[in-house]
Amino acid sequence: MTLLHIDSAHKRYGAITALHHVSLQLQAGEILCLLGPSGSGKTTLLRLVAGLERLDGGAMRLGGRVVDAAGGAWLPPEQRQLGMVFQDYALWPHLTALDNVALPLHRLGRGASRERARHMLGQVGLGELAERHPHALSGGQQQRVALARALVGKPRLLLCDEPLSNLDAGLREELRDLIGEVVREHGISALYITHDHHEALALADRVGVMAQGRLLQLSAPMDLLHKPQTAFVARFTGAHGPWPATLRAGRLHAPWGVVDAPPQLAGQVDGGYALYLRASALRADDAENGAQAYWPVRARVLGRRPAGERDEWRVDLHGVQLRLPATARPADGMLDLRIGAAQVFLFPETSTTTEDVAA
Ligand SMILES: Nc1ncnc2c1ncn2[C@@H]1O[C@H](COP(=O)(O)OP(=O)(O)OP(=O)(O)O)[C@@H](O)[C@H]1O
Repeated sequence: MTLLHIDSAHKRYGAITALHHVSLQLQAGEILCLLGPSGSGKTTLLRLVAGLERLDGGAMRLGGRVVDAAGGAWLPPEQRQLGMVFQDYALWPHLTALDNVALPLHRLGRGASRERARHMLGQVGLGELAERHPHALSGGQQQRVALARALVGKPRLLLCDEPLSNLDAGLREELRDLIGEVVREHGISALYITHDHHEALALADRVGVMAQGRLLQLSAPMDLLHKPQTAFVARFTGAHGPWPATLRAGRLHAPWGVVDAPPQLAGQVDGGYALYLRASALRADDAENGAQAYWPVRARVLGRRPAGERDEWRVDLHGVQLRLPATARPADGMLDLRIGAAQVFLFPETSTTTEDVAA
């Protein structure tokens, strides 16, 4: 069942077009992440769904009801049954955690609202700290209070605007998982904005990649990783490149050699392309590669850098720098690797950055 139906949403701020006819549908119970660089229009789309802005073109329906149609119907935010979590927590400083969470339920009366709020705080792991004021809570704890407050009124849709970006790395993962668990447990849908592809891929049922006010691709996380439709999407979700490549008569020519064109390139016409790959397509030379076609390559080691539990090599592979887990040992400053041909992507030669966005 479709909960949110966005049909050709268009939004301008003076001369700037923040959203170019974006359409998407969010299913009931689904977590949909909008991923994109700064200025790509993510917040604008969220604010439109929230009712904090109005459409200049297109329409939005929530639960089958039109909530915004350019120049027509409009439902104010408080009637949309939404919960919201922002980057800056937005808690009332003079209220305890419990009273912050109970506030949206004031109509139930003090006893009932506080009882529900206490239960919700327990669900986000803050039962013990209910009587504390925000200034006596850490950033992560404050965001848990904000999450409890957003969910306590049983919204049909939770809107999250980069809720983790003020938190440390470890805490981000912990809270990301908590948000996923609590949202799914309550059967709520969520529209979640981030510019961190790891966060989006870990949390979402589907991820929409945005750039320059356009929705470039909306896919399940695995499809986004393995079937990026544009070079921009590949790069923004962590692929490396571009390397020049040519397809000719069933053979793929890359800077490091020639192989039979792998199956995922079937149907692509002969010509010049930009080649991209993920670090997972690169294996140390002695690693098991199965039966797939591969290229042996040599990468020049530029340095080693600490990366949490495991160090990484910084390497140059035919003019592109990338980082690899420091498992293999270099010899004479070179790492012997294999590139799995089944895992490379080809895009039209010109689409190296965001030029493909406007296509
Ligand atoms: N109130 C406003 N007035 C004028 N321009 C705006 C306004 N809000 C957003 N914009 C512009 O609209 C475009 C999209 O902005 P938006 O905040 O939606 O992007 P974003 O992807 O959420 O970026 P970020 O990740 O930095 O928050 C940008 O060019 C921005 O400068």
